[in-house]
Amino acid sequence: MAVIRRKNVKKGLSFTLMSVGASGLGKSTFINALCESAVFDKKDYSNPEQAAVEKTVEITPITVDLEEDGIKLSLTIIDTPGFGDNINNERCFNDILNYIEAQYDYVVSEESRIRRNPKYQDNRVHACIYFIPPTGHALRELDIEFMRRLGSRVNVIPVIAKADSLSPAELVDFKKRVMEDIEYYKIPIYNFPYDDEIDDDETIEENNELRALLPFAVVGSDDEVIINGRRVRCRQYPWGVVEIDNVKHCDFSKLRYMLLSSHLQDLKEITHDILYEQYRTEKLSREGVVDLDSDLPENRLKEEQLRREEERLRERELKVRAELTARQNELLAKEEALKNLEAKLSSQNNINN
Ligand SMILES: Nc1nc2c(ncn2[C@@H]2O[C@H](COP(=O)(O)OP(=O)(O)OP(=O)(O)O)[C@@H](O)[C@H]2O)c(=O)[nH]1
Repeated sequence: MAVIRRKNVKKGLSFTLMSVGASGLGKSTFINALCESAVFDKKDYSNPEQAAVEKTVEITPITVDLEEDGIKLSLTIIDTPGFGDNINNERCFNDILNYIEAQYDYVVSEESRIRRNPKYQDNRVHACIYFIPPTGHALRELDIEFMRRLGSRVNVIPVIAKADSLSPAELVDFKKRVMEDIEYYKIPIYNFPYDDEIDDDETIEENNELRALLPFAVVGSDDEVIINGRRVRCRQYPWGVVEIDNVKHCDFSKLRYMLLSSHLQDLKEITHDILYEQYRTEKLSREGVVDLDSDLPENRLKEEQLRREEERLRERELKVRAELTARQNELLAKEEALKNLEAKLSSQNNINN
């Protein structure tokens, strides 16, 4: 994970976040809590007809200026239409994917221009919060399909929506089952990657801690109350209050911090270095463009040969090490047997004398 670079601090940072999930799961409420302001108006669900009309129906980017730890951040939020009400969600899914790919297309075409457009703006989506309904069972087919297809284009961060609907024990079980499904169906999510050899211990520990929280359990609210003189965003129930920033109540504050501060740069780098590069390669090869440097068949062959040679050497090393250990153990056993024999002989000599 990269630390926010100094040179970017003065200029301020930009980050683009998308929220995806079924209708009514609290996506707009989550965004309002993330930005600590009413980015999206509170919808009126009291009238069923009105509720149907007021749903988010199109992909709408909104930019909000924030300040995190003294650093200016221009956060673009992309709220997507809630799905799940439709019998066929294919169109809604294609709209979301087309939006993500259109931003990549724009960068591909800008990179190939001789004269750069001074007004060029990079609108690539750096992270996508995927809202999982709090069913308490396992992932639904729809969630598996959506996350799997989105994951090859964007950093997908799965969250359990409306986590206050589950008891602590149910939440632990549900998180476990969701992660089992993610692993089983090989869903490519952002799982806080690190490199043992490059990253320091602190980064590795932090990433492991965040990985253990996946999928993040979030609670959202537009309401604030004063608790012990502090203004707190929370959900109030007859039996108590769920504070959305309280780590004992949900993972919202940890998710917010990683998104807007600690992992912001890493998410941007993965978007540019891996996801965009992959898209660009696929697009250019579809269009019949050949990369003269790295994509030549003989280069790929050499790389493959080197990889196999390395693997062969690694296997050989492991084998030699295993043989050495076995011989050492044999030697130790023989020494032990010799010692026992000597002890026996000397005690027999003592008796004879
Ligand atoms: N219990 C509970 N309710 C929530 C939570 N977050 C939001 N809600 C409520 O759920 C309802 C829907 O929230 P929205 O934020 O409008 O949901 P949405 O996903 O943006 O909905 P669409 O625009 O239809 O896609 C509102 O009444 C919210 O107050 C939560 O964490 N827990």
